[in-house]
Amino acid sequence: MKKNGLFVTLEGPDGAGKTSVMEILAARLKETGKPFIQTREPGGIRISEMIREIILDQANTEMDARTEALLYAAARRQHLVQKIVPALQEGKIVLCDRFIDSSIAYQGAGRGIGTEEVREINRFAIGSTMPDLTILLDLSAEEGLARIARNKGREVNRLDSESLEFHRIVRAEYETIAETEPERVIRIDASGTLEETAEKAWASLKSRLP
Ligand SMILES: Nc1ncnc2c1ncn2[C@@H]1O[C@H](COP(=O)(O)OP(=O)(O)O)[C@@H](O)[C@H]1O
Ligand SMILES: Cc1cn([C@H]2C[C@H](O)[C@@H](COP(=O)(O)OP(=O)(O)O)O2)c(=O)[nH]c1=O
Repeated sequence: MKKNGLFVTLEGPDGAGKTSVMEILAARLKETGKPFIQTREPGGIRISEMIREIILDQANTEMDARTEALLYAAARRQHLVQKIVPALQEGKIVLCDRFIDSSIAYQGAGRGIGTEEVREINRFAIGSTMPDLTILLDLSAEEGLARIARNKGREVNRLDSESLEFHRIVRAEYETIAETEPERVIRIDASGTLEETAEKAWASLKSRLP
């Protein structure tokens, strides 16, 4: 599939600051006048937002780990086909909060399904459309969960409620991904202020802009 745009994803543990950094990156991009869209996973479009409701609902305690992985992959497929690919074909920059690496880290490692198996089902879902740049906001599981706890207004979902150990495994897998794919994945220390983190994220995005 031919694409002209730039596909950028933000990754990292819960509470690392992805949503906050994304807003700052979007404001900076707006100043450049380059066309871009902002989106998120799971969700981004109607069908995928419906799947999101099912996955993250605190009431769905009986959900099997592979069912969860397949639902994330299904939501990703629809989002990709309906929103990401058309934007890339129009030459736009796509800023996406989470993508395939979240599934590798949370379902593959965190849930213990196995990273290769989760990669397989995601290959089926996304084909060859991998991000051009992934900004990994690196933060300890403890600090990420503490930030979420401090933010009382934020809804706590089924994955936020997982144990500290689960979130430690997720973070470690993100580190492995960053080490394995240094060209695509830029790791940023997210333990400083939001402004500091956003500045580093902007520097890596700016260097890749068309
Ligand atoms: N660098 C930072 N230092 C302290 N708190 C932060 C920082 N970045 C974000 N926050 C706060 O932490 C919480 C989680 O941030 P958010 O952007 O929603 O993270 P994510 O999307 O990665 O879960 C929010 O309350 C946000 O205001
Ligand atoms: C996209 C994706 C998200 N997730 C999880 C991570 C988050 O806990 C949750 C998404 O909820 P969200 O509210 O978007 O979390 P955050 O603000 O921390 O990004 O879904 C997976 O487990 N696998 C995936 O493939």
